[in-house]
Amino acid sequence: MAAISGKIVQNVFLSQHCRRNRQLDTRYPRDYCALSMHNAHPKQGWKIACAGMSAMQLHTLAAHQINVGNRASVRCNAASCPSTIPSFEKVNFQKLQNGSDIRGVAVAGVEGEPVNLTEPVSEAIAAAFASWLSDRKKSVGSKHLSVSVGHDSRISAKILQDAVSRGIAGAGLDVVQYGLASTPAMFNSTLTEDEDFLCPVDGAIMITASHLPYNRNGFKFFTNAGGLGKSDIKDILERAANIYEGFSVESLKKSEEAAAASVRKVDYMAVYTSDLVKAVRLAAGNLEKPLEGFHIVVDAGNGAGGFFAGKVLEPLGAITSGSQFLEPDGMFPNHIPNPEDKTAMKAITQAVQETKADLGIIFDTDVDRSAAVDSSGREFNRNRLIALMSAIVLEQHPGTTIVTDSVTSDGLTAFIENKLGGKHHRFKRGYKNVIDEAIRLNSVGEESHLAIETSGHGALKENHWLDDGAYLMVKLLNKLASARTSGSGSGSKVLTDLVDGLEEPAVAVELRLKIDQNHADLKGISFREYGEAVLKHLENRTSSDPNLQKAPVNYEGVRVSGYGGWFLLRLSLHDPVLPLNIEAPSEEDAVKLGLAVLATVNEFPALDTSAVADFVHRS
Ligand SMILES: O=P(O)(O)OC[C@H]1O[C@H](O)[C@H](O)[C@@H](O)[C@@H]1O
Repeated sequence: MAAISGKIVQNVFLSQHCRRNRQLDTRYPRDYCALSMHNAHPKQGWKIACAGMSAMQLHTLAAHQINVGNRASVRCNAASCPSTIPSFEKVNFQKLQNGSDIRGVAVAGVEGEPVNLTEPVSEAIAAAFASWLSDRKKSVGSKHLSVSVGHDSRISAKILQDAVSRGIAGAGLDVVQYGLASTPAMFNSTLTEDEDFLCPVDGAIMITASHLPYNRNGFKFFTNAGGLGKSDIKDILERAANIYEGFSVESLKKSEEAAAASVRKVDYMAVYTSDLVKAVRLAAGNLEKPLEGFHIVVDAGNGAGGFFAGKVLEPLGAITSGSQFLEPDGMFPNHIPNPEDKTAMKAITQAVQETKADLGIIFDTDVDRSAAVDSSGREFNRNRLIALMSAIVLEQHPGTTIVTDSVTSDGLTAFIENKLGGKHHRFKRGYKNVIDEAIRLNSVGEESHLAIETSGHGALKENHWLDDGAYLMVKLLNKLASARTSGSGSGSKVLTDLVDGLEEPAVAVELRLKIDQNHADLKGISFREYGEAVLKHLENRTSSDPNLQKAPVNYEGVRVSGYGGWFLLRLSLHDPVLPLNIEAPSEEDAVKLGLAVLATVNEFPALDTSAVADFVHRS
């Protein structure tokens, strides 16, 4: 395709979005224009998302300017500016698959990360989802289908929202835009029965790249049966590639017109948040303000979760002063919105301690993950959050099976099985994997009510297996409220007491070993096959070491016990990486486990083993 200089497109982009945001966007603290100035700061080296824009987009942008009467001019100051309509750049759609999500680079400016989630690519993907959905719903009846579209706080959100809306409308489906939303709310919109809010919708798209850096973005898709799986995403990307091939100026113009005629906007987050409020009130015996007097601080990390303070906690009577980073800001200037991240957890812990709050709550960017902090500053994330949620769920459902990801600790198993009387089913990494496994267990007669990951993803049977960080926190709030009502406790100590007896290792680390995909040692095989070979070799090696015992039941990678602790080496779900988790009662024991792994992985030259080497030598 004829490349267009980023400079020209930048002119168009900036002129459009500075104007557009001034007119329409009141929800963001800074508009794109301000962001572009902000980000032009040399420290960040940020450039606007234009490098990936094709000349076709420039054409449509220019056309759009004429339509809306924008006076800003489109200057053609590059020798390569085409006079004819060019074709689109070739795109490898399958590369955008990230397990059961789609993820890509939407903003240019980061070295080595070219934009691959452009507007036309997004439009094609949305049209492909519409086609996939129409095929699925054919058997159900002839009702006109509708799709809800929401997004997190990323700087590319609005542009992609519009592209996605064009894709859906162009395919003949109705589009309902929610604006800033959470991922679980999007799924919920396929279940809500409320005509005033145009619900239930037949499908939902969340525009998010979760906790990834500001330049990324992506899509998650839902129907009332839950989130789409890997094979559905593969199917959608195949359809998208074909749709993209067939794009023409006329078809793009048509979809733009269809979107202009059919897009509707509703404040669905009002419905979702009032459902959360109702859930806490109900659990507290229909008390209007069951959290009256509790001081709870929220850290939304400038993602989409800021609503939780004003729209959930305050109506329930809680004081939320000292809450932080509630305003959406897609540059994430304070910390990464990720409850697994140490800096993020430090920030919420500090806020709890400084304000002497009863509880702290933190979310990831799109609110499908969460963690908490008690009044003493003790973190409820990773294994401790799972222990806490297990205690709450097992009180309601004695003996039930708790499904978790593969990197959970031995201490957690002992806690769930010996202290709580439940069953711990340690499965694979990946929120979709644990949820699907819990659903499968129920279908074969093994009762399970909770599927949860150390990452902070968690879903309950009572909540339609909806992967919802906010709902996990609602369960904690219910516990706080009911303990006070019953007189069994009046602060977050009631939560702290629930995890009493959970054994925690002195050392717990995750080291990530990269596979160099271009290394000659791969000899033409994929990084996955190479990773599998490493794992096989490690398994053989450890089986002949009398100090190490292979885990009797294991669903992912190589998990081995020894020296009072354990390690797990597995393939990352998405990246050319082998994550290594080690937990041990002392540094010395952790180093012994690290050395056992290092001896094997060092035999694979394409593997970057420096993280393990550093760990064993530093400790
Ligand atoms: O396999 P990894 O690279 O550690 O990534 C695993 C993680 O990937 C994504 O972030 C998923 O949303 C998580 O559910 C999963 O735990």
